[in-house]
This record gives sequence, structure tokens and C-alpha cells, in this order.
Amino acid sequence: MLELINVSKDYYDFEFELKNVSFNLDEGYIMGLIGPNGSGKTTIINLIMNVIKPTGGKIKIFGLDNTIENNVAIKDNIGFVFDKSIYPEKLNLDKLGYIYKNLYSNFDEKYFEELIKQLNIQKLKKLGEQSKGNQMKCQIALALSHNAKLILMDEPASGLDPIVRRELMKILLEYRERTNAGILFSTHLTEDLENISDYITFLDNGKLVFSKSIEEMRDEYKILKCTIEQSKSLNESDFFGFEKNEYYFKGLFGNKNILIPEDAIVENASIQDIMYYLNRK
Ligand SMILES: Nc1ncnc2c1ncn2[C@@H]1O[C@H](COP(=O)(O)OP(=O)(O)OP(=O)(O)O)[C@@H](O)[C@H]1O
Repeated sequence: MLELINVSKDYYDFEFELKNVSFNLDEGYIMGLIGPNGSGKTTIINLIMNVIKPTGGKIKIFGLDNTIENNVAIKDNIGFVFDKSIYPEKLNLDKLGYIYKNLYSNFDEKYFEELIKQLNIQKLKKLGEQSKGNQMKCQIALALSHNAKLILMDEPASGLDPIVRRELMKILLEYRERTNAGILFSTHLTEDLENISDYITFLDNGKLVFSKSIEEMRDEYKILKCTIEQSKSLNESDFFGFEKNEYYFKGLFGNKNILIPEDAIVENASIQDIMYYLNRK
């Protein structure tokens, strides 16, 4: 449903280039897009949204090339949340709902009203007079209001308190259940992804580190913890990344053939562990 094939973006500012990124997202799956600050997450979402043009490669959405000619057909089926609200501040959700109703072929007024209730937002209050978190909730209600088959969200959970974040994850799961949509969202809040994502796509400095299912990721990455004494039998180059002090050693590895010291602890790596240790290579 969404295919990125060797996508590159050069801003020609010498600092950053998105290089040959390829991954797929099928309908019915949730993918978390993760990576350190400046790794290219927003660039990818902007490329898919056609806000910026790739310098190389191809993006296909619903089997169509992501070109201006196909823009209307594609956008009708995309629900989006940008990291900053793009709507005029003097509008409110009531007016935006009306605009969406006229813009999208599958606007669902009843569900839109339900989301407004569920997210506890005010329909008549101007966006500019709402808190940052509530502005984000407004974007979320709009993104999910028109039965889009692809949902793209750039940091939708930033600025939301932990209770609302949990509610958002529940809403995304319900939305997937109702519509069988594919959902791609970027986040720094990796714990949100542990429970709901099927795939993780990890970027670092414009390069794709991996795009894997959660199961593959859990199989591949493990954490080893042991005392510094026990760690003497380890070969540090077997680890993707590690940290140690005079007492303990903790590292991320993927090679199942390493000799595990007796009494060392081996556990599944969390998404945060993977990001942290791959970044310490
Ligand atoms: N219009 C632009 N012109 C030049 N460079 C840009 C432009 N937009 C983004 N960049 C650069 O591209 C790089 C990637 O930025 P991007 O916003 O895609 O990263 P990100 O992973 O979303 O970061 P964050 O987690 O901080 O939101 C950064 O170095 C940024 O400065």
C-alpha cells in the first residue's frame, strides 16, 4: 500500500542527506518510525505527503506513483498529523469539520463527533486559543475523520500527557480495527510503540538502519548484563553497542553464537535499548 523505493532527499546544505531509503507498509499494520533528532523522520513524512520532492527514488501509494497528477486520489485516502498544526489559528474544529466534509469523499460525521468526545476537546474554541496538546488532539480527530486507508502522523504523541497518550494508542488500534488502515507514525516515545506497532523502521542520519517486524526485532536484538569480571571473557566487538563501568557491563548483541558468561542475564532488548546502543556504535 505504501512503498518507498530507494528514496533520497538532498537539501544541498551539506549537513544531511536522506539516502536510498526503502520500506513497505501494508494495510492493516502499524509502523513506528524512530530515530534520533535530525535522522530524517519528518523528511520521510513530508516526502510521502508530497510537501517536498525526492531527489531520487520512488514512492508508491495505493499502487499509484506519488505524483501531482495522482495527488487528489491519493490524498483523499490519507489522514495526516504534522508535527506543527497547519491550520489557521482562528478556525475551530466545527469549521474544520465542515471543510473536511466538503473535501473528503468519505467524511464520517458521526465518528468525528465520537472522537471529539473521546479526546475531550472543544469544537467551538479557536485552535489558536487551545493548548498545544489540544491542538494536537484536534489534528488527530481530523486525521481519523474520513476513513482514510493510510494514516501518517509526525510525533502525534508529543505534547500529550501520559493518559491521553494511552487513549491515543487505543484510538489508533480501534481505527485500524474499523478500517484496516495502515498507520505510520514517528515518535521519540518508544514505550508507546512496544504495545501497538507491528513494524519498526529505524533511521539514523538519513540512512535506514532497519525496517523489521517487532517479532524479528525481538529475535535479533538481545541485551546482555553481567559483572565487569564476567565480561572479561566477552569480545566487545561482538556487540552493536555497550556501556561499562568498574562494576558492570551491559551491551546489545545480535549474534546468538556468542559465549554467554555463566550467571550473566540475557533479555529481550526494548526499542529504546536498541536505539540507544546502536547509537553508541
Ligand atoms: N528545508 C530544509 N532545508 C535544509 N535542511 C533541512 C530542511 N528540512 C530539514 N532539513 C534537515 O534535514 C535533517 C533531518 O530533519 P528531519 O526534520 O527530517 O529529522 P527528524 O528525524 O524528524 O528530527 P526530529 O526528531 O528532531 O524531529 C536535519 O538535519 C534538518 O536540519
